[in-house]
Amino acid sequence: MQNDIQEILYDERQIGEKVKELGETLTKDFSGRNPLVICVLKGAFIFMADLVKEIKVPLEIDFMAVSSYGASTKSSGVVKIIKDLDVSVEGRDVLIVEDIIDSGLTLTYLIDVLERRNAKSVTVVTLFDKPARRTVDLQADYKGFTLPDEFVVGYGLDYAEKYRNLPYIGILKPQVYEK
Ligand SMILES: O=P(O)(O)OC[C@H]1O[C@H](OP(=O)(O)OP(=O)(O)O)[C@H](O)[C@@H]1O
Ligand code: HPA
Ligand SMILES: [Mg+2]
Repeated sequence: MQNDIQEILYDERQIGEKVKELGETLTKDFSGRNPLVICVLKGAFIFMADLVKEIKVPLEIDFMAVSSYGASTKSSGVVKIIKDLDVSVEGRDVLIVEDIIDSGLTLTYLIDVLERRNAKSVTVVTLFDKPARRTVDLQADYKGFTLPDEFVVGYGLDYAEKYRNLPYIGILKPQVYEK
């Protein structure tokens, strides 16, 4: 698995420090509120688990699974809801937890869905951002690291469902997908 990685961009320690920092900021900004924290599965599962431990306000969590990449390094352009939320977002301060914003299509779609369901507010935190790939005008409210225009894996992110369990984020060797 490690042999398929061209370069490690951020290691476990660097990610851990960033997650802590984001948690501290969110703790301040959400004080006095009771956010519904939504994990965008599958990619955000590790970030979500680490981040909520650092947000020291009462909160609730829920999960939504969406997919648009499948076994490709490019978005299909069609965002599918695989699993919907269990609870209503009506009147709630929602915090969406994403692993990466690439084209921006997934989040544009999700924000629209949650606003149409009458969330009181929708805030986005992403650990990784790849602004060079954006096809729609979208920015996260909070972000961890800005990445170069490369396909990355690890810390929850996959290629064809593999590499999610790597503890770091790294560039996948193009030979792996250019077959
Ligand atoms: O900004 P975008 O171009 O839409 O890309 C970002 C989205 O793509 C990935 O999900 P994917 O569809 O691969 O599903 P997964 O989380 O199950 O891997 C990633 O986890 C984000 O949710
Ligand atoms: N890696 C893994 N999944 C992704 C990426 C990426 O670079 N961009 C969007 N989904
Ligand atoms: Mg994926």
